[in-house]
Amino acid sequence: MPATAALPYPALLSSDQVREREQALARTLPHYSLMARAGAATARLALAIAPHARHIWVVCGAGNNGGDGLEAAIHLQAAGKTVHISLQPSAGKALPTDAAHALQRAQAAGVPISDQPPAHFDLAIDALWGMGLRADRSTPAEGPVRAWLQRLLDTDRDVLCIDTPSGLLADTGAWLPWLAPLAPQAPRGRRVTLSMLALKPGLFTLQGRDWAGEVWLAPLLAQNPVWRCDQMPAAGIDAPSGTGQLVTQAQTPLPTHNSHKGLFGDVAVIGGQSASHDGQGMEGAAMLAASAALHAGAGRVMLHLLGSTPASPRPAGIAADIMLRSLEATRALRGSLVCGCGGGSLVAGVLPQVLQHAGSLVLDADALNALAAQPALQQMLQRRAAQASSTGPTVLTPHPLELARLLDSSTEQVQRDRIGAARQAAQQWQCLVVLKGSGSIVAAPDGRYAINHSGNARLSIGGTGDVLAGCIGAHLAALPPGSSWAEAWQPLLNAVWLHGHAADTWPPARMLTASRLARSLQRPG
Ligand SMILES: NC(=O)C1=CN([C@@H]2O[C@H](COP(=O)(O)OP(=O)(O)OC[C@H]3O[C@@H](n4cnc5c(N)ncnc54)[C@H](O)[C@@H]3O)[C@@H](O)[C@H]2O)[C@@H](O)CC1
Ligand SMILES: Nc1ncnc2c1ncn2[C@@H]1O[C@H](COP(=O)(O)OP(=O)(O)O)[C@@H](O)[C@H]1O
Repeated sequence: MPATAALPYPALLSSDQVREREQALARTLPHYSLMARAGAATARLALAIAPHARHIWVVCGAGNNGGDGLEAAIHLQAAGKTVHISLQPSAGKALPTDAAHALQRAQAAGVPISDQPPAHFDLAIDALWGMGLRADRSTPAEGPVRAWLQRLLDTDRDVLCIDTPSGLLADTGAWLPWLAPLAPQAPRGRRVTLSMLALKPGLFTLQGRDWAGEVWLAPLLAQNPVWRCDQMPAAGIDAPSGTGQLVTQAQTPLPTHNSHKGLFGDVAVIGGQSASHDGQGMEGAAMLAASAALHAGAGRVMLHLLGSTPASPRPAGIAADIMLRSLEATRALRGSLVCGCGGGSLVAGVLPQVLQHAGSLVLDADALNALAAQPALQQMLQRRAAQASSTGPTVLTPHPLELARLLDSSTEQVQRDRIGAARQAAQQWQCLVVLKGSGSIVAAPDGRYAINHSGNARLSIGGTGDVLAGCIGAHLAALPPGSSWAEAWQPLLNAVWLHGHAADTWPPARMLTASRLARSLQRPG
């Protein structure tokens, strides 16, 4: 396996894939090289992120993650820091060979090792458990290890995690079950994680975003560079097939000068059940999606409010650029269709037609709930996928509860393995799936997946999902009729990333609302 190869994006490797990579690399290198590089890279990053830290607490486990910590401790002491190691007892088992070697080196260098953590530290290095953490061996830690873990979770000091925050599962971003209740909602201090060899998906979704904090990669190459995950060079590490992708930017071609509105495609939004139907007006959701489509670059935007008639008054607040249209008129459109935002109970009635005739299709909110409730609609969705060359790609945009309904599962189960759940749905329905939340997962029918790196908790308010649906509609609108899901993949990633990016670049003093978010979206390119 070559040490480097051009990669258009930062790859995400499962723990099994990382282990294969480690073994392949280790076979080509002298003994102890990888741990020596891991420890040196950790020490270098520690000095860079906390240059003024004087007292450093290094918490080491009884595996190779601990070995990396021991090696880092040696470098930090040599750099003039006061270093204090706490080492997990190995419960009668021998340490792995490299970790045992690291321990000998630390002892020879005279780095103090004790069960008692220091009374004070400026920086902690979390080297307790990394990728070797097994979810199926979930017995609560006891004694000093439990106390160290709790201190790492509660501290307001900087924490540099080697490979993963201890207790966080590298493949899912979930805590070990017994640890979950002990972890505060969010860390009190700054967290930085240095991922070894490759980026792991669990650092970027569910609990990963908060607890891994700023993620860096040490690919453990000869020059031993470290890269921040959103600033990786184009030539990164080689990636086996079936790897995930971290989306850290949009990849959009520049629009040609000789453009016209027809090039950008049309978006029709169907949803927003009117209050006259059952007293519950939900027009706002569809209006948000339409506004997002408009601002994200659709050539023209049409809106059909469910339950409305040509005689219905135009609801206040709909931008003049948006055309109110009958359901039939939306059928004539060449572009994409966004269906379900605020769709209420009426959306189920229009779905058969929509599934049959729409080109690129985005199904959100009540459209997903209707699908989950009606097997006949699910069969139509499957038929649509089989005939995609005469229609177009379908994108489902569930939040965890909507996906749980679709999979006949529970929110907890979906969240326990967000990537697995999104991939399962993509495969089952032969659709593209965007599982929303902290670290949205985008999955395709062939098993590929991506995690979006943009976005933040300011998006956790009503209506931002409607904005996302409209934004995706705009990005898919220019696809030719009959496009495959593979052709929709990159425009979809762009839409998801730009939606989050709008929140990341939001002026701090200005309240983010869904309607403002929709208006802040920009045409790609
Ligand atoms: N695998 C790699 O790619 C490389 C590994 N390195 C380091 O080695 C680490 C992997 O090393 P290991 O495979 O030895 O694993 P770890 O050191 O991550 O974990 C092994 C330790 O965790 C304990 N453990 C596992 N599951 C547990 C659970 N549920 N509750 C409590 N204790 C549990 C084990 O008993 C063992 O003591 C990586 O995270 C990285 O830091 C680096 O040295 C360089 C290359
Ligand atoms: N903590 C977070 N970090 C990143 N994105 C988030 C976070 N919370 C919510 N979002 C995003 O905000 C949007 C919310 O969508 P959704 O739950 O459907 O809301 P609504 O139905 O009210 O529009 C999604 O795009 C989701 O990914």
